[in-house]
Amino acid sequence: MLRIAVPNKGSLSGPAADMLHEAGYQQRRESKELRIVDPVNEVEFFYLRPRDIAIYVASGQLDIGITGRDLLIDSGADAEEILPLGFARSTFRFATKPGTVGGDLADLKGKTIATSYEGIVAKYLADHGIDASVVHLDGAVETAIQLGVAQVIADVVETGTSLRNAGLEVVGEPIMKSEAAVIRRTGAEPDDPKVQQFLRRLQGVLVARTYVMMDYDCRVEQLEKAVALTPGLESPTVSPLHNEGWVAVRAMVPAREAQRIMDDLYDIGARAILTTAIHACRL
Ligand SMILES: Nc1ncnc2c1ncn2[C@@H]1O[C@H](COP(=O)(O)OP(=O)(O)OP(=O)(O)O)[C@@H](O)[C@H]1O
Ligand SMILES: O=P(O)(O)OC[C@H]1O[C@H](OP(=O)(O)OP(=O)(O)O)[C@H](O)[C@@H]1O
Ligand SMILES: [Mg+2]
Repeated sequence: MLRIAVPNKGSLSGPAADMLHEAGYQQRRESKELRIVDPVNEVEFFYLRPRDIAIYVASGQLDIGITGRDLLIDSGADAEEILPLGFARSTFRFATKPGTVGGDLADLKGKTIATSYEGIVAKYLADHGIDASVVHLDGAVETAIQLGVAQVIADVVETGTSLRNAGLEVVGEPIMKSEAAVIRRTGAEPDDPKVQQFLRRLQGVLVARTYVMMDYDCRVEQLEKAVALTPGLESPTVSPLHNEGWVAVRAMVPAREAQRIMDDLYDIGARAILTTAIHACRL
């Protein structure tokens, strides 16, 4: 049975459970459940604190886990990312009150930096030869500056609303970009068929979320131009129509570009252009 760590709380837990559900896995019915077994798919899910997941996976007791890239790196655990999942996207940045430091990261020298991600910050400072002190706080670190606990913070930034509300501005370039990812122990058996099947299912969800199926009819003379607009993942399916001189074309296209592609196809004479959602797939 495959043993998988899933976030039990916070920004990662809802989207992770949704993705697993879409991939056909049973998920817990109520938030107090810490472990469930999905007997049909032969998977055991452990609902753990996102911050602890890399540590469990690195210990070898659990085969894989879903956590944030920033949490994985912060933990320093012996685990590696094997599939980025596209949700909980954020950047990790330094921020402070305007005027506290110049735009240069060297100005952090001698400052006190509050963060919940001590591992990332300490490594960054060491790598850049900056001598500063780090104060660990559990969360809501934006307030640390107002209350005088630190002059600088290092925290997760998504929309920037929390920083703006606290009257803070970012300093320097992002320390890192993060998103949710599947992780496994460094050096774990790379071809474990159960893990490979799990990854294929999640990849199927990612593709179903980002692509749509497009169908249209066009004249044979327009086919080459039309196919250039809809190359598909490998090659589009082209079928003859009963009316001579016309063909039907079917190809996957990126959902974000679907409307533009439909306009372009129409302009070159394609008609009966339809898009339909993909519910699941294996590529
Ligand atoms: N506002 C946000 N937007 C996108 N990702 C976020 C946001 N806040 C946290 N994350 C991501 O969520 C993960 C942290 O999850 P964690 O559950 O520890 O904290 P949280 O989501 O802030 O929840 P809480 O602080 O309520 O416990 C990290 O990977 C982080 O990058
Ligand atoms: O840029 P934004 O869109 O505002 O998002 C970033 C904020 O979201 C998270 O906070 P959360 O609400 O999880 O509280 P926390 O600080 O206690 O973790 C994170 O720690 C930032 O504070
Ligand atoms: Mg938080």
